[in-house]
Amino acid sequence: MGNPGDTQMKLATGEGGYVLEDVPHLTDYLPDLPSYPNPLQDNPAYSAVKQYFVNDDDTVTQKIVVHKDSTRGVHFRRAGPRQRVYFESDEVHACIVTCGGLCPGLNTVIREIVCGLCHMYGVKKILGIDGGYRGFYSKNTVTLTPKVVNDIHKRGGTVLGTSRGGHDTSKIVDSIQDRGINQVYILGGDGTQRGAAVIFEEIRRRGLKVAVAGIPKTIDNDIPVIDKSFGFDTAVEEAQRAINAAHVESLSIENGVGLVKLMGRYSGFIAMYATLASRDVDCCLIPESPFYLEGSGGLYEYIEKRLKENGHMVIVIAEGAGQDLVSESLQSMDQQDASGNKLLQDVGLWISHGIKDHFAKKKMPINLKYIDPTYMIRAIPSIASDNVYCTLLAHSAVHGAMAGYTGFTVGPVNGRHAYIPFNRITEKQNKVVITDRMWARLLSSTNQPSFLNPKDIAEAKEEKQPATGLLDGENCKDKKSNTEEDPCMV
Ligand SMILES: Nc1ncnc2c1ncn2[C@@H]1O[C@H](COP(=O)(O)OP(=O)(O)OP(=O)(O)O)[C@@H](O)[C@H]1O
Ligand SMILES: O=P(O)(O)OC[C@H]1O[C@](O)(CO)[C@@H](O)[C@@H]1O
Ligand SMILES: [Mg+2]
Repeated sequence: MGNPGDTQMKLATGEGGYVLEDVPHLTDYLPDLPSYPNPLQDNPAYSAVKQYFVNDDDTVTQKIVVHKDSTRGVHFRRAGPRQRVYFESDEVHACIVTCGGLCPGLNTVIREIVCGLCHMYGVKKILGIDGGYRGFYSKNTVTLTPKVVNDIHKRGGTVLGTSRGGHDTSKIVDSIQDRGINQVYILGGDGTQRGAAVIFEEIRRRGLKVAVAGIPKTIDNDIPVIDKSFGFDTAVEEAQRAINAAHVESLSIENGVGLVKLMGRYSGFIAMYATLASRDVDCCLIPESPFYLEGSGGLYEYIEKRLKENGHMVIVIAEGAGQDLVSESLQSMDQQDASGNKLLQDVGLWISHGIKDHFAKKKMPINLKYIDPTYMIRAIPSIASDNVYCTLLAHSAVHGAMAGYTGFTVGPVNGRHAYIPFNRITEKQNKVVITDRMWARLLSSTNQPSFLNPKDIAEAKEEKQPATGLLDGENCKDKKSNTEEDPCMV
């Protein structure tokens, strides 16, 4: 598998420390490509829009909290329709592929790429690749038209199917070339975007007129730079149903403990936001915040205290929380899925047994109900706000590809859609920063212990990480160096 981090960045600088981290354009390696007027200018729905076309020089700033003496900093190219396009409508042969885990909204993005291409640009030839990247060389394709995709946004999952593992870059590009595809829309998480980056590199190496556009997907909301990933709000909303059930169950029995496990392999955003939204949760455990079970200040002591005070409690645990404790106690071997992602032990079951055993030994009867809605929060159709967001993502990708941009991913940066180089979203991973105000808000809403001693707090502050628009502080963890950037606090 490739290493897109090696790709050379396309940088431009300006006055006052202005930096544009630009995305490639087909004309970078095909300088004689002809351009055409954008057909949108004759489209009755769009022709009335004032200043519909984006100025080619428009850029979006990464940092919006500034000081008097701040430099202008990093910018990305603004997404949107351009005056001139580099494809004629009847020349376009597009394909769409979905990879990695499911996420609410995948079908909406597929639908809106198809409808956007067709209704805005008059494109007729669009293929769906079946079953993720490996579908390029081992499976059939489906023809996508507005009629075929008309209702798919009302369904969960992806009508195209998805997979993990299996990325043979040259076979994929051979397939693209053999089928005469010239626009490739790739929906998926960090692994998928790494794959997209190497596909783009191979296409550029072969000098093909093929635009590669990535649409970032992750239910965990751990993709950096962009404000938020699609489907996240839907997942948090659906998680409320599980938390409500846990609350009702725990309320109805003596010493009731409701335990809910939510997704979040390395980042606890779903658990944190679901907890903050619910207000019925007494303890939220996430991968970023280490905890311990026994002794003073530990989880068991807190559970006992809450039960004595209230007679019931609700705990939310992210799947990646406490993995060190689970591995230690089960002495398990590291296992990986087909894409090389670490396979986690079921922390929910493990901690349920731990809590039950602890209170049985103490002869304090408790009633624990464990709810695991893991796949229920991601296998559902997206809510209305995510549907609108998915539409904008799809349209931004279509406008970018039609305008000849390539090797880019798309997403909102401080509320404005931008074209972002692949390596900017694959080199880091967003994490909840436990020294930020959002986590403090959570601690103050649940009243749970922080499980940290002063030494841990000092270390956590040292590790403080950079921001996205979603949270108060900067929260992207640079996997390589943990480098700190300026925090921006509400
Ligand atoms: N380093 C890599 N280089 C090239 N291709 C990759 C790389 N990592 C993953 N891929 C490809 O991307 C696909 C999806 O990757 P993965 O299973 O890690 O899911 P993901 O896109 O990260 O989504 P999720 O949010 O579910 O983790 C894989 O099937 C594989 O083909
Ligand atoms: O069971 P699957 O389909 O591999 O997906 C599970 C993983 O996908 C994610 O949703 C996204 O990476 C994780 O939170 C979770 O661990
Ligand atoms: Mg991933």
